[in-house]
Amino acid sequence: MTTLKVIPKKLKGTVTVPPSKSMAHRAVICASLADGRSVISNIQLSDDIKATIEGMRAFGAVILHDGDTLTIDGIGTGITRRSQEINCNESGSTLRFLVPLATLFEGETRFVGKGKLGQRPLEPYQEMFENQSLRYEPAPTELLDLTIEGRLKPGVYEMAGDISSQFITGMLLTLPMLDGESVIKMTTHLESKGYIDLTLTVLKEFGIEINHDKEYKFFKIKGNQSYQAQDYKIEGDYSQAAFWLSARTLANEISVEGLNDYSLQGDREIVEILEDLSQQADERVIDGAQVPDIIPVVALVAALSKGKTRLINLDRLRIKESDRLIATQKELAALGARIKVVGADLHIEGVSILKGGQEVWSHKDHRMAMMLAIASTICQEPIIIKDTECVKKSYPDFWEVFQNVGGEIHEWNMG
Ligand SMILES: O=C(O)C1=C[C@@H](OP(=O)(O)O)[C@@H](O)[C@H](O)C1
Ligand SMILES: C=C(OP(=O)(O)O)C(=O)O
Repeated sequence: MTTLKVIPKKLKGTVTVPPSKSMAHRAVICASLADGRSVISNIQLSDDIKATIEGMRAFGAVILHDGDTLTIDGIGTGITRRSQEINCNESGSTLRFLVPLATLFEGETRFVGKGKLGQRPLEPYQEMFENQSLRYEPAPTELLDLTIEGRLKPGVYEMAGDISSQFITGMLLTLPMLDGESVIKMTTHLESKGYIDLTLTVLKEFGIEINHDKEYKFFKIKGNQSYQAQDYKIEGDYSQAAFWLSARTLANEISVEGLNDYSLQGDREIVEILEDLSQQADERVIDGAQVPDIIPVVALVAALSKGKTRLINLDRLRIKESDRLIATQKELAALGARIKVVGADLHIEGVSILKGGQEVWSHKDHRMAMMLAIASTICQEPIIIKDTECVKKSYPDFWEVFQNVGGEIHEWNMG
């Protein structure tokens, strides 16, 4: 466990944002399933991306890493690989994308992981496996340990869209490889829709065709499709840019490079949200249903914006790496913000400065750790952040970049 003392400092400089984790997961998977060689550039080996790479290697892809590039010799259609174990670490995306994909292979697949991953929902898959009488065996432990076996059949899949869009992505990646047409029918409205857009664009790049209606109520997926090898450059990550863009809104002189202005990433909404928070208003409402990952840092900016802000529809924040609804409220309140949880919403009343001078906790959640680092820049007194190494999940050099733009951190011995 690493604890850092962070001295309040104004940040100044240019940050080149890391590559999009969401797009990297998808590109690595698509390239690994293709026939032939793909080169994926602008890759950063966060723990989550490492887990997906290891998973696809276990399925038989040959993946070589050199600098920020991966050369991937895909598995293609001759898929016959036998039993494997995949360590998802703490990556929900890896787990939920690779569970249905594993059914394309012979033999059993055991998924293991750490942290809260074993407690995050998987029921939609459990139900699906049970309906098709496939093996689905979770070990009786809090940590993820799930063994599955059997082949999913093409057909009609009824799926909820308000638990996690990652289940829909997992199925969109898998169903094209089955030997018949499938349909996904949504049984609820779709949340985190932007992530489905990312899946559909990356699938298209790799030659996979999916038809859907305008409202994303159903997806029609032809079977017997094959992934085409592709050279693909990962674009900058708006979810990570959100920390630096928020730092700028909080009067740090930060400029951000490496973003695609036309990106389909849902978290591009951070740009509009920050504009909204910079305007004078007595009361504003921001809906978090489509953009759960940026909410902790949005809450920070709201806590320092004049007037009242209600962040609404945050139920799914509870099932991330930590309960981000409670964690955000608790840690920001400790620093001096006026923030409370009301049902699945956060009610925030702006203050002009945070007092700091407190020990706070990342809850072992990378997005909480990074939000607290940015919070320190607006505190009157140093803060102590516990469990800071969790940034490795998505942004391994975050603390280095933080120091490069003037952040001052010291390792802290809790004694
Ligand atoms: O598909 C993806 O890449 C992701 C989907 C989102 O999850 P939900 O769909 O569960 O909200 C998001 O929170 C996660 O960090 C990445
Ligand atoms: C929730 C996240 O990722 P995942 O669901 O892939 O673990 C995240 O990166 O904030």
